[in-house]
Amino acid sequence: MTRFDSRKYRRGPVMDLPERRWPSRIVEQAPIWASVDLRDGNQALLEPMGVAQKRRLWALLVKMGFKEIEIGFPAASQPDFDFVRWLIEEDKIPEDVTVQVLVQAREDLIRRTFDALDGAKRAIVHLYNSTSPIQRDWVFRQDRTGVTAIARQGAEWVLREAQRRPATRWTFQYSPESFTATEPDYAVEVCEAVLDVWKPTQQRPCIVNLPATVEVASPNVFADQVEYFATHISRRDAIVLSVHTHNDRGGAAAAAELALLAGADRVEGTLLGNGERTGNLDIVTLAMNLYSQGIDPGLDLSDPDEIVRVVEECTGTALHPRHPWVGELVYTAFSGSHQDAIRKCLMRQSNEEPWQVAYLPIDPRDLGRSYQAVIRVNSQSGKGGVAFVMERDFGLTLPRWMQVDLARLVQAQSERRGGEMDAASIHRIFMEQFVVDRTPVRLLGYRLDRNGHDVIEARVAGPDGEHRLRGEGEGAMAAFVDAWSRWSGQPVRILDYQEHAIGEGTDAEAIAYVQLELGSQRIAGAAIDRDTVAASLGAVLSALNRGEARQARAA
Ligand SMILES: CC(=O)SCCNC(=O)CCNC(=O)[C@H](O)C(C)(C)COP(=O)(O)OP(=O)(O)OC[C@H]1O[C@@H](n2cnc3c(N)ncnc32)[C@H](O)[C@@H]1OP(=O)(O)O
Ligand SMILES: CC(C)C(=O)C(=O)O
Ligand SMILES: [Mg+2]
Repeated sequence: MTRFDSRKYRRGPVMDLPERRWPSRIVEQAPIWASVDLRDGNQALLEPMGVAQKRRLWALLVKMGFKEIEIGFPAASQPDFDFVRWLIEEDKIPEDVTVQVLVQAREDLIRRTFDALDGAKRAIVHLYNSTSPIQRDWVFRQDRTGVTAIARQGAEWVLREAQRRPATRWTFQYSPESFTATEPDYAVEVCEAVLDVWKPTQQRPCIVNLPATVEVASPNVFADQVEYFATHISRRDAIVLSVHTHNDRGGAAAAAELALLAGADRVEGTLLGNGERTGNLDIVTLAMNLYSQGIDPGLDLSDPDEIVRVVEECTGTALHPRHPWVGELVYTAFSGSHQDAIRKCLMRQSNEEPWQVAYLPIDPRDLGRSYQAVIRVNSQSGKGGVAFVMERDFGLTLPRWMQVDLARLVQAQSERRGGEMDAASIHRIFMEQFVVDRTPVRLLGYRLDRNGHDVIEARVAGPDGEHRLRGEGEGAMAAFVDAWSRWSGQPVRILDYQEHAIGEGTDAEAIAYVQLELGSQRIAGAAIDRDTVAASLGAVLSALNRGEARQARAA
């Protein structure tokens, strides 16, 4: 075998489940969410959280609406133990929140875990031991019967300690760790042994949590494993079926989603997916997946920037800008065709209708993002993006032909500079190229006689001094173009003209855009003025000046 050689590996588990039902189901409601940030997330950190960071993350989780929160492995470390004591002694656990703690099936650890929970009103004690063949053979050096005995014994210790503290409302949870690599019939068998000890009822259910401790197959296989379990475990109505996925193959969210179809009621995960190796299921992703399908996730995700900030600070891990739903760039389009489609869809999207905008699966404003970030312009962008920026940031609705001209100029500059063109730079190009009243010819004033047929007398300043022009036509612009043609001896034709107010109110300025045919060339210009006629004449003059300049360059 060479160094990079796939023959070193074997296929992961496959399931033969011809009666599977999950593929034809749909998710209709949010699961019970359980955060394991303060335990699984914490145990993955180079530097585990201190009490101050745990308090900060705890406050965020409560604020977001989590009702079940795994707060640590109190028998494993003093900070974990102290954090549990702080929550209980300082009465920090809201009435509708239940804390959860993890422990191995070891008597001393279980005793210490219950010591940590002393005085709690409610708590979930989460017992686990690994069950896969590798772990049975190499970690525990036990066969199936031996590992079942470890689990049963652990369950008995948990029950005994709980019975010693009847004032607390206990919920028991069991995880056959490495479930995805465990034979499905044995996973059922070991859980049955634990449930035989705990004797859950519909009124007092236990949680059975099926972990993809390591993700070893595609999400459909996990769904099969969960459906197999759900349909083979006895007392199904006395258990809350939970899943806990990891992201080794990048499928944690997909696996959890399919597991919901397969019968899971509850999902464990972390905010933004912090966790062992490639991380745990990202609850934000899964919850937003539901939200985007019109399902209330039951968690407050309306301020993702706060979630990102707190998680980054507590875990010391920066979020990727393309992280699903909440990354900095996930609602930003740079490419021309995307920008064009977004702009067109946003123009017709109303608040009353379901959201339907190409390339934007949700309205970014739901997450506190503005449309500011939606379209950003670089050399990959086209006229749609440029037009969007001009409209959004400067209230200028450019006609299509002017979008084309401006986009070409913006792209050329972006290619020269490399990188993004911000809104101010785009606006500067527009003003410099199309609007600024520049030499050689400027409009000094005009007089318009509008008795049916328009007659204009205009004063213009050229390089060789002041000139008086006279012309006539239907409308001020036509009259001015006529005056110019007579004066310069060059035929000019108006191809298109548009104008609109910039902003609102009586003192709002107007912008006029015009496209002219000057000899064999088409040339655009624009002008801004409080007076709409002056704006339109200015736009014509601006176009003419551009045309002259272009002709001079060509000569
Ligand atoms: C998939 C998961 O996330 S599981 C959670 C994992 N999280 C953690 O481990 C974080 C906290 N853990 C710790 O700090 C430590 O492991 C402690 C303090 C709990 C225990 O430390 P130590 O006693 O030094 O033991 P260590 O973890 O090395 O123990 C391994 C022993 O426990 C046994 N063991 C491991 N897991 C379990 C379990 N769930 N139930 C029963 N026995 C177990 C192993 O077989 C091994 O036994 P051996 O000593 O007879 O070979
Ligand atoms: C303890 C268990 C649930 C776990 O974290 C895992 O298997 O990944
Ligand atoms: Mg885990």
